[in-house]
Amino acid sequence: MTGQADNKAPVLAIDGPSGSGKGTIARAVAAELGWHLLDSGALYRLTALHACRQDVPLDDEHALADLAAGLPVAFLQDEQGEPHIQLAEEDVTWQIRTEQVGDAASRVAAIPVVREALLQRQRDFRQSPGLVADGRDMGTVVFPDAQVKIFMTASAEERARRRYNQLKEQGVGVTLASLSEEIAERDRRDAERSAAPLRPSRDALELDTTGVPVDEVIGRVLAQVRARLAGT
Ligand SMILES: Nc1ncnc2c1ncn2[C@@H]1O[C@H](COP(=O)(O)OP(=O)(O)OP(=O)(O)O)[C@@H](O)[C@H]1O
Ligand SMILES: Nc1ccn([C@H]2C[C@H](O)[C@@H](COP(=O)(O)O)O2)c(=O)n1
Repeated sequence: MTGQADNKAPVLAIDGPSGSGKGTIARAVAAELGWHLLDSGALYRLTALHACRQDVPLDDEHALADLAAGLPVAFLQDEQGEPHIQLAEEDVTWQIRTEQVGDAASRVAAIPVVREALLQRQRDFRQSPGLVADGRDMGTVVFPDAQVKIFMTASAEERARRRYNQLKEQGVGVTLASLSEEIAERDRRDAERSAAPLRPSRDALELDTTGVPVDEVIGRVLAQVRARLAGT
Protein backbone atom coordinates (compact mmCIF):
# COMPACT_ATOMS: atom_id res chain seq x y z
CA MET A 1 0.00 0.00 0.00
CA THR A 2 1.41 3.37 -0.95
CA GLY A 3 0.20 6.85 -0.17
CA GLN A 4 -0.75 8.59 3.03
CA ALA A 5 -3.43 7.27 5.33
CA ASP A 6 -6.96 8.64 5.01
CA ASN A 7 -7.86 8.98 8.66
CA LYS A 8 -11.53 9.52 7.85
CA ALA A 9 -11.87 6.07 6.23
CA PRO A 10 -13.72 3.60 8.50
CA VAL A 11 -11.77 0.72 10.06
CA LEU A 12 -12.92 -2.69 11.23
CA ALA A 13 -10.25 -4.03 13.61
CA ILE A 14 -10.20 -7.80 14.19
CA ASP A 15 -7.82 -9.04 16.86
CA GLY A 16 -7.44 -12.37 18.59
CA PRO A 17 -5.22 -15.39 19.16
CA SER A 18 -3.88 -17.81 16.53
CA GLY A 19 -6.47 -19.88 14.76
CA SER A 20 -9.47 -17.91 16.03
CA GLY A 21 -10.37 -17.25 12.38
CA LYS A 22 -9.36 -13.58 12.08
CA GLY A 23 -7.71 -13.92 8.67
CA THR A 24 -10.51 -16.00 7.13
CA ILE A 25 -13.18 -13.62 8.35
CA ALA A 26 -11.19 -10.45 7.56
CA ARG A 27 -10.68 -11.56 3.93
CA ALA A 28 -14.34 -12.43 3.42
CA VAL A 29 -15.66 -9.27 5.06
CA ALA A 30 -13.23 -7.04 3.13
CA ALA A 31 -14.31 -8.68 -0.14
CA GLU A 32 -17.99 -8.30 0.71
CA LEU A 33 -17.64 -4.62 1.66
CA GLY A 34 -15.11 -3.79 -1.10
CA TRP A 35 -12.71 -2.51 1.58
CA HIS A 36 -8.93 -2.75 1.77
CA LEU A 37 -7.33 -5.51 3.83
CA LEU A 38 -4.39 -5.35 6.23
CA ASP A 39 -2.92 -8.72 7.26
CA SER A 40 -0.61 -7.27 9.91
CA GLY A 41 0.70 -10.69 10.97
CA ALA A 42 2.14 -11.03 7.47
CA LEU A 43 4.39 -8.03 8.13
CA TYR A 44 5.87 -9.71 11.22
CA ARG A 45 6.17 -12.98 9.32
CA LEU A 46 7.92 -11.19 6.42
CA THR A 47 10.31 -9.49 8.82
CA ALA A 48 11.16 -12.87 10.35
CA LEU A 49 11.63 -14.55 6.96
CA HIS A 50 13.71 -11.66 5.66
CA ALA A 51 15.90 -11.84 8.79
CA CYS A 52 16.48 -15.58 8.32
CA ARG A 53 17.42 -15.06 4.69
CA GLN A 54 19.77 -12.20 5.52
CA ASP A 55 21.33 -14.14 8.44
CA VAL A 56 20.18 -11.50 10.92
CA PRO A 57 19.90 -13.10 14.38
CA LEU A 58 16.44 -12.88 15.97
CA ASP A 59 17.91 -11.13 19.00
CA ASP A 60 19.61 -8.31 17.08
CA GLU A 61 16.85 -5.80 17.78
CA HIS A 62 18.19 -2.82 15.85
CA ALA A 63 19.14 -4.82 12.75
CA LEU A 64 15.63 -6.34 12.81
CA ALA A 65 14.04 -2.90 13.12
CA ASP A 66 16.08 -1.71 10.13
CA LEU A 67 14.91 -4.73 8.13
CA ALA A 68 11.28 -4.09 9.15
CA ALA A 69 11.50 -0.42 8.20
CA GLY A 70 12.82 -1.25 4.74
CA LEU A 71 10.86 -4.44 3.95
CA PRO A 72 10.79 -4.80 0.14
CA VAL A 73 7.23 -6.11 0.17
CA ALA A 74 4.33 -5.96 -2.28
CA PHE A 75 0.75 -7.06 -1.54
CA LEU A 76 -0.83 -8.13 -4.83
CA GLN A 77 -3.94 -9.91 -6.13
CA ASP A 78 -4.00 -12.48 -8.90
CA GLU A 79 -6.65 -12.65 -11.64
CA GLN A 80 -8.91 -14.71 -9.37
CA GLY A 81 -8.67 -12.04 -6.69
CA GLU A 82 -6.46 -14.24 -4.46
CA PRO A 83 -3.93 -12.29 -2.36
CA HIS A 84 -0.21 -12.78 -3.07
CA ILE A 85 2.72 -11.43 -1.09
CA GLN A 86 6.11 -10.71 -2.60
CA LEU A 87 9.34 -10.19 -0.70
CA ALA A 88 12.10 -8.72 -2.86
CA GLU A 89 9.93 -9.63 -5.87
CA GLU A 90 9.73 -13.33 -4.88
CA ASP A 91 6.26 -14.76 -4.19
CA VAL A 92 6.44 -15.86 -0.54
CA THR A 93 2.68 -16.22 0.04
CA TRP A 94 3.08 -19.81 1.23
CA GLN A 95 6.60 -19.66 2.70
CA ILE A 96 5.49 -17.19 5.36
CA ARG A 97 2.65 -19.47 6.55
CA THR A 98 4.79 -22.22 8.07
CA GLU A 99 4.70 -22.83 11.83
CA GLN A 100 8.46 -22.09 11.95
CA VAL A 101 8.00 -18.66 10.41
CA GLY A 102 4.99 -18.07 12.69
CA ASP A 103 7.11 -18.86 15.73
CA ALA A 104 9.94 -16.58 14.53
CA ALA A 105 7.38 -13.84 13.78
CA SER A 106 6.06 -14.02 17.31
CA ARG A 107 9.63 -13.55 18.68
CA VAL A 108 10.34 -10.63 16.34
CA ALA A 109 6.96 -9.09 17.20
CA ALA A 110 7.88 -8.90 20.89
CA ILE A 111 10.60 -6.32 20.10
CA PRO A 112 9.32 -2.75 20.61
CA VAL A 113 11.60 -1.13 17.98
CA VAL A 114 10.37 -3.61 15.36
CA ARG A 115 6.74 -2.77 16.19
CA GLU A 116 7.56 0.94 15.98
CA ALA A 117 9.22 0.42 12.57
CA LEU A 118 6.04 -1.23 11.21
CA LEU A 119 3.49 1.15 12.73
CA GLN A 120 3.15 3.80 10.01
CA ARG A 121 3.26 1.19 7.23
CA GLN A 122 0.19 -0.40 8.83
CA ARG A 123 -1.62 2.92 9.30
CA ASP A 124 -1.07 3.76 5.62
CA PHE A 125 -3.45 0.90 4.72
CA ARG A 126 -6.29 3.10 5.99
CA GLN A 127 -7.75 4.26 2.68
CA SER A 128 -11.23 4.99 1.35
CA PRO A 129 -13.73 3.32 1.22
CA GLY A 130 -12.55 1.48 4.38
CA LEU A 131 -10.12 -1.00 5.90
CA VAL A 132 -10.43 -4.40 7.54
CA ALA A 133 -7.34 -4.84 9.73
CA ASP A 134 -6.43 -8.23 11.18
CA GLY A 135 -3.85 -8.77 13.95
CA ARG A 136 -3.18 -8.62 17.68
CA ASP A 137 -3.09 -4.87 18.39
CA MET A 138 -5.30 -3.38 15.67
CA GLY A 139 -7.92 -2.08 18.10
CA THR A 140 -5.53 -1.21 20.94
CA VAL A 141 -2.51 0.42 19.26
CA VAL A 142 -2.60 0.73 15.48
CA PHE A 143 -6.21 1.95 15.03
CA PRO A 144 -7.45 2.89 18.51
CA ASP A 145 -10.20 4.99 16.84
CA ALA A 146 -11.48 2.09 14.68
CA GLN A 147 -15.25 2.32 14.16
CA VAL A 148 -15.75 -1.39 14.90
CA LYS A 149 -13.50 -3.61 17.02
CA ILE A 150 -13.92 -7.35 17.26
CA PHE A 151 -11.88 -9.59 19.56
CA MET A 152 -12.24 -13.03 18.03
CA THR A 153 -11.65 -16.15 20.11
CA ALA A 154 -12.25 -19.90 20.03
CA SER A 155 -11.34 -22.59 22.54
CA ALA A 156 -7.69 -23.68 22.54
CA GLU A 157 -8.76 -27.18 21.46
CA GLU A 158 -10.76 -25.90 18.50
CA ARG A 159 -8.01 -23.54 17.38
CA ALA A 160 -5.45 -26.35 17.44
CA ARG A 161 -7.85 -28.65 15.59
CA ARG A 162 -8.49 -26.00 12.91
CA ARG A 163 -4.77 -25.47 12.36
CA TYR A 164 -4.15 -29.23 12.33
CA ASN A 165 -6.82 -29.73 9.63
CA GLN A 166 -5.42 -26.79 7.65
CA LEU A 167 -1.88 -28.22 7.70
CA LYS A 168 -3.14 -31.72 6.92
CA GLU A 169 -4.91 -30.37 3.81
CA GLN A 170 -1.60 -28.79 2.78
CA GLY A 171 0.16 -32.14 3.24
CA VAL A 172 2.18 -30.93 6.24
CA GLY A 173 2.72 -33.72 8.78
CA VAL A 174 2.30 -32.59 12.40
CA THR A 175 0.70 -34.13 15.46
CA LEU A 176 -2.21 -32.45 17.17
CA ALA A 177 -0.37 -32.61 20.51
CA SER A 178 2.79 -30.86 19.25
CA LEU A 179 0.73 -28.26 17.40
CA SER A 180 -1.34 -27.52 20.53
CA GLU A 181 1.87 -26.94 22.47
CA GLU A 182 3.33 -24.66 19.79
CA ILE A 183 0.14 -22.60 19.57
CA ALA A 184 -0.09 -22.30 23.36
CA GLU A 185 3.52 -21.12 23.53
CA ARG A 186 2.97 -18.54 20.76
CA ASP A 187 -0.21 -17.24 22.41
CA ARG A 188 1.57 -17.00 25.76
CA ARG A 189 4.42 -14.99 24.20
CA ASP A 190 2.00 -12.72 22.28
CA ALA A 191 -0.10 -12.07 25.39
CA GLU A 192 2.70 -11.65 27.94
CA ARG A 193 5.06 -9.36 26.02
CA SER A 194 5.32 -5.78 27.25
CA ALA A 195 4.92 -4.16 23.80
CA ALA A 196 1.32 -4.18 22.50
CA PRO A 197 0.35 -7.48 24.13
CA LEU A 198 -2.56 -9.47 22.73
CA ARG A 199 -5.62 -8.28 24.68
CA PRO A 200 -9.06 -6.98 23.81
CA SER A 201 -9.53 -3.25 23.54
CA ARG A 202 -12.01 -2.05 26.18
CA ASP A 203 -14.49 -1.13 23.46
CA ALA A 204 -14.13 -4.38 21.48
CA LEU A 205 -16.94 -6.85 20.97
CA GLU A 206 -15.76 -10.33 21.99
CA LEU A 207 -16.83 -12.98 19.52
CA ASP A 208 -16.35 -16.64 20.48
CA THR A 209 -16.36 -18.65 17.25
CA THR A 210 -16.13 -22.09 18.88
CA GLY A 211 -18.57 -24.30 16.96
CA VAL A 212 -19.83 -21.36 14.87
CA PRO A 213 -19.64 -21.95 11.10
CA VAL A 214 -17.54 -19.53 9.06
CA ASP A 215 -20.55 -18.11 7.15
CA GLU A 216 -22.32 -17.32 10.38
CA VAL A 217 -19.27 -15.54 11.80
CA ILE A 218 -19.01 -13.49 8.59
CA GLY A 219 -22.70 -12.58 8.88
CA ARG A 220 -22.33 -11.48 12.50
CA VAL A 221 -19.30 -9.32 11.76
CA LEU A 222 -20.96 -7.72 8.71
CA ALA A 223 -24.04 -6.98 10.80
CA GLN A 224 -21.87 -5.16 13.36
CA VAL A 225 -20.18 -3.08 10.68
CA ARG A 226 -23.41 -2.18 8.92
CA ALA A 227 -25.12 -1.26 12.18
CA ARG A 228 -22.22 0.98 13.16
CA LEU A 229 -22.02 2.66 9.76
CA ALA A 230 -25.77 3.25 9.86
CA GLY A 231 -25.30 4.85 13.28
CA THR A 232 -27.42 2.31 15.20
N1 LIG B 1 -15.56 -20.36 12.43
C1 LIG B 1 -14.74 -21.28 11.96
N2 LIG B 1 -15.10 -22.57 12.02
C2 LIG B 1 -14.27 -23.53 11.55
N3 LIG B 1 -13.05 -23.31 11.00
C3 LIG B 1 -12.67 -22.04 10.91
C4 LIG B 1 -13.46 -20.98 11.39
N4 LIG B 1 -12.80 -19.82 11.18
C5 LIG B 1 -11.62 -20.17 10.60
N5 LIG B 1 -11.56 -21.50 10.43
C6 LIG B 1 -10.43 -22.26 9.86
O1 LIG B 1 -9.41 -22.24 10.85
C7 LIG B 1 -8.12 -22.13 10.23
C8 LIG B 1 -7.38 -20.94 10.83
O2 LIG B 1 -8.07 -19.76 10.48
P1 LIG B 1 -7.34 -18.38 10.24
O3 LIG B 1 -6.04 -18.59 9.52
O4 LIG B 1 -8.33 -17.45 9.66
O5 LIG B 1 -7.01 -17.96 11.76
P2 LIG B 1 -6.20 -16.71 12.29
O6 LIG B 1 -6.88 -16.26 13.54
O7 LIG B 1 -6.04 -15.69 11.21
O8 LIG B 1 -4.79 -17.37 12.66
P3 LIG B 1 -3.33 -16.72 12.67
O9 LIG B 1 -3.39 -15.54 13.58
O10 LIG B 1 -2.43 -17.78 13.23
O11 LIG B 1 -2.98 -16.36 11.26
C9 LIG B 1 -8.38 -22.03 8.73
O12 LIG B 1 -8.21 -23.31 8.16
C10 LIG B 1 -9.82 -21.61 8.63
O13 LIG B 1 -10.45 -22.08 7.45
N1 LIG C 1 -0.72 -7.05 14.83
C1 LIG C 1 0.06 -8.14 15.03
C2 LIG C 1 0.01 -9.23 14.17
C3 LIG C 1 0.81 -10.31 14.41
N2 LIG C 1 1.64 -10.28 15.47
C4 LIG C 1 2.58 -11.39 15.72
C5 LIG C 1 2.04 -12.42 16.63
C6 LIG C 1 1.94 -13.68 15.84
O1 LIG C 1 2.45 -14.75 16.60
C7 LIG C 1 2.79 -13.42 14.60
C8 LIG C 1 2.16 -13.94 13.32
O2 LIG C 1 0.83 -13.48 13.22
P1 LIG C 1 -0.29 -14.30 12.40
O3 LIG C 1 0.08 -14.21 10.96
O4 LIG C 1 -0.27 -15.70 12.90
O5 LIG C 1 -1.59 -13.57 12.70
O6 LIG C 1 2.92 -12.02 14.50
C9 LIG C 1 1.67 -9.22 16.31
O7 LIG C 1 2.40 -9.22 17.31
N3 LIG C 1 0.89 -8.16 16.08
